[in-house]
Amino acid sequence: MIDLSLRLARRDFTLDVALPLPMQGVTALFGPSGCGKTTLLRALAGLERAAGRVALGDEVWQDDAAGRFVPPHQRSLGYVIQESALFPHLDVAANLAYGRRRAGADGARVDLPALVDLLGIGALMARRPATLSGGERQRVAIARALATGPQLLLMDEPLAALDAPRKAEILPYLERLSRTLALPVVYVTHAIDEVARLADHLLLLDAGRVRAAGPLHALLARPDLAWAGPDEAGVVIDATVAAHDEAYGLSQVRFAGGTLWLGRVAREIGAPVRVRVPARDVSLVVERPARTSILNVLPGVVTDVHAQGQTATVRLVCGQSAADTSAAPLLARVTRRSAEALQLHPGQVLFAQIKSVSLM
Ligand SMILES: Nc1ncnc2c1ncn2[C@@H]1O[C@H](COP(=O)(O)OP(=O)(O)OP(=O)(O)O)[C@@H](O)[C@H]1O
Repeated sequence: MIDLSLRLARRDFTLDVALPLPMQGVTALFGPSGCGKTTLLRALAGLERAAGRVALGDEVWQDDAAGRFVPPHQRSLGYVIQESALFPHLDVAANLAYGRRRAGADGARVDLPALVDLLGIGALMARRPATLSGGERQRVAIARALATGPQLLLMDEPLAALDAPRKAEILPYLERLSRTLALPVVYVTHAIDEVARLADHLLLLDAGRVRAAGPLHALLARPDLAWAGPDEAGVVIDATVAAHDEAYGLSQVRFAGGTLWLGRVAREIGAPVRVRVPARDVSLVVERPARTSILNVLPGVVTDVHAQGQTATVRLVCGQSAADTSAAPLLARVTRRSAEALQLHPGQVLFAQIKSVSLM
């Protein structure tokens, strides 16, 4: 457990956060601009002097009550920012070697060739940073941060400076990284697609305070958290590939709530996949539609209706039957008028028509 209790007051802003963060997986720090994400990350690293306590398991980095404050360079952490600085006069190999040397004994633990392989930078070893693309540079920066053998990896919008194609190129590496390495990652981002793809846990900040925190799936399925903007609400679902339909270029995936069709995915039957269902692409019907162009229609039971302004976000659980308790949640975004016309209420049985499902 990462034990965090930090308070920092600025003129118009106060960071006040106290909660445990998990020691495994990727925790995404999410929230509107200026809510304190970078400040929290820097305070965690000791780069910003907040009051309170920071402990990584048994290792106490800050404890004001005991007069303890470990300076940032003595904390075993990697820190990757938007445009990480590499040594321009050193090639990639020498940049990595520097990271490793800096770590001393910790660095000796690191399997550098495995790291190079994981980030796909083997072919870049003799290149100078100025000759690398933005995405390649970030991959090297991540490798260098990890070459120090850190116990915690902090990433502050590592993809924000990249255009969409570069971002798409680097995301699979980050995904592999988070699945392969056994170290906790705290990842600041504005982008819901990065959250949906990479995160295991979510910490939602609002004006310096924790608005919500918990496992990704549960938090994304909360209808009251319209935090990501109305178009960004939606759940992510862990599923496995169940079938391919080559003739129509489709794949079917199975999850706790049933099955879904989506565009052909290049994965074998049985492979685990994470898919995203945006709330705006889910509509609700009271009776099972007899003839519809929508491929995915799932029965579900309403658990929550959260109206705000002219829209309502509806949480429902889908299963093969209404009594199926292992069922998975979905969010649907409908107009408030429709919510009233259909008299949506908890316990109601209906059907979700899902217009789009995308592979993460
Ligand atoms: N060095 C600083 N001096 C004074 N105020 C600062 C400083 N850095 C940030 N702030 C203020 O502290 C608050 C939190 O800023 P912070 O950068 O942590 O937010 P953020 O959530 O990371 O924002 P963004 O998503 O825009 O990067 C903001 O009100 C910001 O204006």
